[in-house]
Parts: sequence; C-alpha cells; structure tokens
Amino acid sequence: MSKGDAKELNMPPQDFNKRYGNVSVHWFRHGLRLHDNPALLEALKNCTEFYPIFIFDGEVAGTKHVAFNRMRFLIESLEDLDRNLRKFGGRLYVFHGQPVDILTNLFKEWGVTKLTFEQDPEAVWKQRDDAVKELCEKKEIECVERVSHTLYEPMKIIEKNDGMPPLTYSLFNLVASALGDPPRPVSYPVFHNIDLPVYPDHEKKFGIPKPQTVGVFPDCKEQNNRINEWKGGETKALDLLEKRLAIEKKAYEDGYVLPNQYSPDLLGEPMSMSAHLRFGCLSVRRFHWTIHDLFEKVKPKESKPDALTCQLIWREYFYVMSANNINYDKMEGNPICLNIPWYRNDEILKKWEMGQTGYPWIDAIMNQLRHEGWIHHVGRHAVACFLTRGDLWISWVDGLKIFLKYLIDADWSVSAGNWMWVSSSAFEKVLQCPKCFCPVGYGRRMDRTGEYIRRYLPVLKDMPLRYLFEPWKAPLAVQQKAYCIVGKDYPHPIVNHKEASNECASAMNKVIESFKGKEVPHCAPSDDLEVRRFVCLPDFVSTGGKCTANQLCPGIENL
Ligand SMILES: Cc1cc2nc3c(=O)[nH]c(=O)nc-3n(C[C@H](O)[C@H](O)[C@H](O)COP(=O)(O)OP(=O)(O)OC[C@H]3O[C@@H](n4cnc5c(N)ncnc54)[C@H](O)[C@@H]3O)c2cc1C
Repeated sequence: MSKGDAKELNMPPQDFNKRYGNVSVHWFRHGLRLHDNPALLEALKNCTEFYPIFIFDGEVAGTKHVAFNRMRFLIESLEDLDRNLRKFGGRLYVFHGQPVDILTNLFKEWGVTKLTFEQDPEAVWKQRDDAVKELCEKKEIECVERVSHTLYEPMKIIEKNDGMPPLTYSLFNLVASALGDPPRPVSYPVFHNIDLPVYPDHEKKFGIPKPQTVGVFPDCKEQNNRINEWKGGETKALDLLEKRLAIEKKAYEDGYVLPNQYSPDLLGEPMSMSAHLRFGCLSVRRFHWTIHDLFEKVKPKESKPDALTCQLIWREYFYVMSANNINYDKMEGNPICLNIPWYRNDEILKKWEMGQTGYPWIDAIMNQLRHEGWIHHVGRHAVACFLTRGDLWISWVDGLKIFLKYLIDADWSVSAGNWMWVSSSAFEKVLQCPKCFCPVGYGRRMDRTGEYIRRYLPVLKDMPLRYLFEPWKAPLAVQQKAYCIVGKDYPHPIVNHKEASNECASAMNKVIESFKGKEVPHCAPSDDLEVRRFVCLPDFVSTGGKCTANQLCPGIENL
C-alpha cells in the first residue's frame, strides 16, 4: 500500500495511516542527537512515516528555572538536530504545551502507530512519562522507551541491590559490575524508504523559537558578549569529543589520566563535555567507550586505571541515588540528607550569587557562572564550600537553586548530589571534613598569575598580584593606583574567613554530637580513597590516584 492508495480508498490520510502505515513519532526531550539513540532506531523499525518532535512544556530538559545561557544552548542543540534531520529530508517539529494534550492531537492528526523516547531516569519526570504511557495504552499506540542517557538503567541497579539504592559508591560499583559492562553505542539511524513529511508552512507552525520567544532574556550584557562560547548541538559535541580525545591521548602517553582535573585550565577554551552530556548531544556510552578503547590502544599492555572514567561513574551513581527520590534536591523529606540547621539569609545569598562577597576568588567564579554558564570543578567546590560549611553556613539547597538556574550543564541529580557532598549533608562519613577551602589561599594556588580574577572581576584588573586575592589588605595608595577602593569600588569581605570558618566548624561539631549514638540516616563513602576520587582535585590526580593520610580533604590542608 502506498500513500496514493489513500485517495483511491477515499480515506483521510490519518485513517489510512492507522490501518496500513507504520507512523512513528520520536519525542526528543534529552538525547538531542541522532548517534547512539536506541529509541530513535526503534521508531524507524518497520516505519513508513516518521515525525521527530520536541515539546516546550515549561519544564522539559531543565527549562523550569533557566537563565539565558542554558536556554540558548538548548535552542542551539535543537537547531543542530533540525539541520541534521534536513539531510534526510525531514525537519524537527517543535510544539508548545502539555505533552499529553499535544500527543493526543498528533496521534489523531498523523495516525500515529508508535511513540518512542529515551528514558528520562530522574524521579521528577516520572509523572509526565507515566501520563504519556497511559495515553498510549488507551489509544492502543505502541510506546517504546529505551535507556541511553545513562550507562546503566538506574532502576535495574536498584533492583539488583534488593530494591534499595546502593548507599556507597563502592557498593554501586559492585552491583553495576554484576550487570556487566555498559552497552556499546548502537548504529547510526538509516532513513531509507521512510517518508519524513514536511509542511509547506513548517517554519511558521513548528519552527524552533528564540530564547526570548520562550520568555528567557539575558540577565546582563556579558551573557551576550561571552569570552568563552559554549555552543550546543550534536555536531559541536562530536567535534569537541575529537579535541578532547587528542588531549586524553597525550595524557596517557605522558603517564596520567583525567587531564581536565590534572591541570585545571581555568582560562583556556571550553573542553568540558558536561553540557553536551546533560542534554544528550553526546551519548554517554560513546564517551565512555571511546575513552576506554583509546586507552587500550595507547597502553595495550597496561590494565586500565579505575580513575579512567570515574567521573562518569559518579554521574551514574547520582542518577541511581535520585531515581526514586523525588525530594533529592531538598533537605526535608530526603532520606539520604542530614538535617543541618543552616542560616537563612537572602541578602547574603544574593551577594554570593552576584559575586559581591569581597573575596575575589569567589566573586570571579560566581561572575563566570552568571556570564558564561560554566565553571571548572575546582571553582564549583570553592564557591559551594564557601556558601555552606566553609564560611556562610547557608543551605546547600539555596546554592543548588542558583547553580540549576545558571549552569549550562545544570543537572538535577548530579548537581544535588555534589552539593550534598560538598556541604557534608550526604555521601560523606560522619562529616569528617571539618576544614574548608580558604577563599584566599585556594584561589592563589589555582590562579597563580591572577589572570582568572582579572578576567572575571575587571574592577581588580590593576590590583598588584600581592593583594589581588585580599585587596582589603592593600594600602590606600595601592588601591588608588589600581583604581579600586575597597568599600567603594569593591566590597569589604562579607565575613572574616578565619572567624567564620571556626564558627562553621563548631556548628558542624554540634551536628556531629547530635548524631552520636544514633543511626545516621545518610550514606557514607566506602573509604578515604573514595573521598579523594570524588573530590578529584589536582593534588589527587597528580599522585596518580594514590591516597596518603593528609590527602583526605585535598586542597584543604595548609590553606
Ligand atoms: C557543587 C557542584 C555542583 C555540580 N553541578 C554539576 C551539574 O549540575 N552538572 C554536571 O554535569 N556536573 C556538575 N558538577 C560536577 C563537575 O564539576 C562537572 O561535571 C565537571 O566540572 C565537568 O567538567 P568535565 O566535563 O571536564 O569533567 P570530566 O572530569 O571530564 O568528567 C567527565 C564527565 O563526568 C561527569 N562528572 C564529572 N565530575 C562529576 C562529579 N563530581 N559528579 C558527577 N558527575 C561528574 C560530567 O558529566 C563530566 O562531563 C558539580 C560539581 C560540584 C562540586
């Protein structure tokens, strides 16, 4: 039967499709790519007519609380997807509204027989996807969901662990290894003999909006005038992967792994894959396996170090921990999070967000976050520790909300997991990191020339290096010469670090006391090495992953 037969049979195309055709809709949410997309391959199986869609519902892919940079990244990713689909004669269809309403109409209008999508494993998406699955059942439409946002299916790990999330990273690894290696990527889709219909007024009806059209505007001029450009889309992701592999190869040849952490480049061009992984422009399985294959090729006689892709495994671990915990991003009602009596102070929180704490290292990082949407792991640690148990004693939940707004890689599971850890609220054994990162000393070590601070905090660009990290100590004549008077052009420090960190340490000791003799309702790391692996800062990587006693809290001692 061909489409022309519909006319002869005098049937509306949707009825004809329903009876004789196989009409598939692939619903993109994350997984914004054509490569390694098993759900997309399912859509194309025995398919005669194919429609790729994306629905803006006010929440999809982290769009509920989103600043300009991430929305722009998402839209660039959709534009790239559309360009790639055009190569096969199709277009991406973009809709605005609630998925169940939109799909109900599409099922009827296009005579859909199959709906496919990649599994969104986080608890926050369950209600949306259950409603869609129910709709498909009611309308007798085949609904196919496939796992490819994660290396493993989180619920399978939980099942294998007797229905409980594995409470330590080691246990997670043990359970995961019982499931075998993660699957290899699937083949690239073939659109041969499949009709990809395009309406004459496609652009007008189903075109990709601009961030402004969906109500997201730049917060500040720097967002339109970034120094580091993060571009969304599968094409960019695969280009970046090639560059990244060249760096990884050089590192293996030189005898180390995790090059991004080994020598943190705070100023170089963007090399992180995290935003592409977050939106699924890059398949995590492709990333994992190319790294493993590359190592084997470069070092055929060496066994692979555990650290090779340990950061990706942390990502998996946090996804598993959040899979059935809807309160994972909160303190209350979150079974793995300690209740800590944090202060509530919106004025101080705002100063932290806006880069006005008076600590240049912290403020430069927060400015980079707001202006560009990405900061290095060492920067994330520094500002998260400063906000919570290090200096300001403000809840990690408040910090998380700000990260989730600005980061282009903002990831509900990964970010909340990291915030809980850094603030000593979960994953850490009885809060054994009482020391904190010093906002002066740590900055000096990470930004030895001061170029990072001068770039992201231009008010201090003429401050001599000696005072750059603590400008309040500069004599007035030096401040005048640098055109930056502390208290007028740049704020005084929001707290005295020495006093504040001592207060935080004693508050944390009280929390520890209050838990003595009780069962601590949060998970702990398996051992010290695990702490080092998680924190994964340069000191650790440079020791080749070996753990020594004073490395328990890397970068913390002697600061
Ligand atoms: C407070 C805080 C909040 C964070 N929020 C996020 C977030 O919202 N989204 C996000 O992707 N990462 C987050 N991270 C983790 C980490 O900082 C970034 O993933 C990392 O900086 C990305 O750089 P990379 O791609 O060079 O990492 P690589 O070292 O190359 O790691 C490869 C990939 O592994 C994953 N990964 C790396 N580090 C971690 C980690 N600690 N936990 C879980 N997964 C990891 C990322 O997907 C990353 O792209 C956060 C860290 C902290 C301390």
